[in-house]
Amino acid sequence: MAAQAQQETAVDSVQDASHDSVRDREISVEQEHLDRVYRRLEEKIHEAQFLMHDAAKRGQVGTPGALAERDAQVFRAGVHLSRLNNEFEDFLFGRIDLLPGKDGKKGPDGAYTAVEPAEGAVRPDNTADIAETLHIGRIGVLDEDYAPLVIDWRAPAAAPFYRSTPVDPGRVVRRRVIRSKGRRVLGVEDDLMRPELKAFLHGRELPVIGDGALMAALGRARSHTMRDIVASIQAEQDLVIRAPAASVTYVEGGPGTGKTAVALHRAAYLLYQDRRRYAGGILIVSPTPLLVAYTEGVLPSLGEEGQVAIRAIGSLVEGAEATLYDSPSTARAKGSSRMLKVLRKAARGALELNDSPARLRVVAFGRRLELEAEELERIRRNALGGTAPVNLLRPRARKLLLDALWDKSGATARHTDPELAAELRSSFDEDITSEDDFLAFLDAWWPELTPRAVLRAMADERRLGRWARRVLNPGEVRKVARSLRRDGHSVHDIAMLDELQAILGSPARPRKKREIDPLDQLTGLEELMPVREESQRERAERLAQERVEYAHVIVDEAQDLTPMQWRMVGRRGRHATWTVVGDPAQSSWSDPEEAAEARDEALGTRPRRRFQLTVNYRNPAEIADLAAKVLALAMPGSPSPKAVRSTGVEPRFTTVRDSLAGTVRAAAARLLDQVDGTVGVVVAMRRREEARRWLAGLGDRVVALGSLEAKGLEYDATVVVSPAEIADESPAGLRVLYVALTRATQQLTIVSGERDEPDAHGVPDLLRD
Ligand SMILES: Nc1ncnc2c1ncn2[C@@H]1O[C@H](COP(=O)(O)OP(=O)(O)OP(=O)(O)O)[C@@H](O)[C@H]1O
Repeated sequence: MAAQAQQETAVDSVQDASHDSVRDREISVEQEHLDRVYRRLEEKIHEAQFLMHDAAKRGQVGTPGALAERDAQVFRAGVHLSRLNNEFEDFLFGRIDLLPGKDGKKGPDGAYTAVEPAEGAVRPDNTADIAETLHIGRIGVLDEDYAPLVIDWRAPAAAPFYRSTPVDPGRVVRRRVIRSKGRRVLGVEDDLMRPELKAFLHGRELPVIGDGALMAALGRARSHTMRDIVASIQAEQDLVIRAPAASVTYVEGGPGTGKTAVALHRAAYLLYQDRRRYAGGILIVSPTPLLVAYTEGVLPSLGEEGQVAIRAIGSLVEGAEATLYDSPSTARAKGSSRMLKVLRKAARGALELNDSPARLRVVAFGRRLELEAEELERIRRNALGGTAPVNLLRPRARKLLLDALWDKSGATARHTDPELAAELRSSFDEDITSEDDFLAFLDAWWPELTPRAVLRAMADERRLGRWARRVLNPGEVRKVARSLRRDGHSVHDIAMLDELQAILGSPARPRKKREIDPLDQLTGLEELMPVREESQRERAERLAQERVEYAHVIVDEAQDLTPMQWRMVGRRGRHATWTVVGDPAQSSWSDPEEAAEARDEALGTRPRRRFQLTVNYRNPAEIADLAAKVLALAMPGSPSPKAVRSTGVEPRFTTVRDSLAGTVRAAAARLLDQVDGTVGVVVAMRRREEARRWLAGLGDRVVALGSLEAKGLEYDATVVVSPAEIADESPAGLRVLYVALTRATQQLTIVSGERDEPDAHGVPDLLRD
């Protein structure tokens, strides 16, 4: 028996050794290719440097077309250079081995265009020859004969790398993911798209290494920043990423289906596909600054910097930043479309608040003229008629004042000749408007209002009560007014500020210069320097400040936008195409129907293309199954996405022993021991400060989060503290709990609190069948 075991071990190790040598050989094959790519890039860089020198020597000689072409070459070579100098971890990451194509034609990037294999590509004995091998990378590189050495992942020829599946393989026989760092290939992982086939490349059977790239990527430890998924985008995701940008692309999918990842890759794809069109900028709206920080490295890793502004919903208004939270009931009042009516009233009402003089006294044509309070009131009401922006009505109000004074002056009757009368009137107006007293009166009586001033005015409960009569109930008025007395703003205040800006309007001021697309202004490699020196964040900041509207708007976690927030985001994309990604089951907004109405208004009548993502790449089945129980309570009948892997590790249930703090700390410490990456501790919003203290000293792999802050984030392991407390915190509490339960990629511990009713195994009532 022992001898047989020994023999088997020996056979295994021989197989392992031979497997290892195949692996090594395959790695060296890819290494050779990568070396060739780098040699070619170095040549291009030398060429670029030569071109630059030459161009400088010759000055502006040549036809405009030739000069433009030279500049474009220099620019592209420079882009390659600066990207390569950035040392992408895996510049070259993929390869596909293809059967001959049906039509045998090559596309503009040198790759065959046909998706389907040619007749007879597979012989009756299920053998075939590989006709073509394509390497896929973050940017495209051609050899000296213009044959592709690397194809840009966004090029049409790269699509089969993502689209091919064993069910619908097209021409792809083997898909390989290549792992490299700098100039060294570290490993390869293969997926066979046609496992039934014996395929030959240069007369040798195609070897297959590893268990597939997706599983390798999913199993990796998580850090505090998101990674791109460019090497393992799945077919259903690729359809969304490459969907034509006409009108609205609408994507729904459960937790972990890759919505955020897909949205970010789509931004990179759109820029690649039509850079000029998107020179108008792409705005990505994210629910929290935490999610912005988590995702903002993805686009630079895909070779895209600038042009894309990733902003939290609380940072969309220049000069204001959301730092405070509102209670669920206050948030409901502030975010609802009812608030629009209140703001319209407040903007007009705020005009009366200044200490404007009760009467206007001026001297014109040597006579004293006066308008009394009542007349002034009537004029103001008159001027405010309609819905035009309040700040833009000042000239109208001024004109009405002058009309009233003119009537009082009795000068109307003096001249019947219309020309003379007009002349007289104009000198009358001039007389008055040059008077300092009149100007001072106008400033006090019709000041230029700022959104902040109106919001401050709304902090007075009695006043707000007047403006919100029959719109908000007295309880809501009290809460909203009280919340506006705090120092700072909440996300809901930011949307109110933006709405007020639209209601008030800005009097015309000189415009800032438009953003310039570097491709429009090529003069040589020097042009790249300013582009490169500005970081993604700085550029995004600048774009956000300069831009009011964008060419494409991507809304992440769209289910969470309130009606007022939809209005704010809608104003930034009035002429844009849109990508909207979300999951109704994760909505923390109490009235999803009202929000859907506002969303439809923001998106207008543009046609929509809908996509559904169905596979959960984040949670193992053990965690997804537990979360599905809450989904069934939160949204009965709603399908939960299918988990793509299972770890065999069931969620753990713990009840409080000595103290909640001690129990949570112990659970977090235990998980820190068990996983290599991050641990998130999710608590009800009101506990987030104390939870930070519970974890003090455990290191920076662990973070405490309020339930609403956990949106979109993920950790290797999570501790969810008191499901009932999270669920009871707001009308959308069960959906918020569903979000909390779906953040972990490996392990989940549930700690029951006072409000939970755990059974003998510690499973709280909300998580039982
Ligand atoms: N094709 C893929 N290859 C590798 N990893 C993937 C793939 N698709 C998604 N993932 C990973 O799955 C995780 C979840 O992705 P993402 O955060 O985009 O999902 P989501 O749908 O936005 O989730 P949620 O709705 O919970 O915020 C991420 O770690 C992402 O990198």
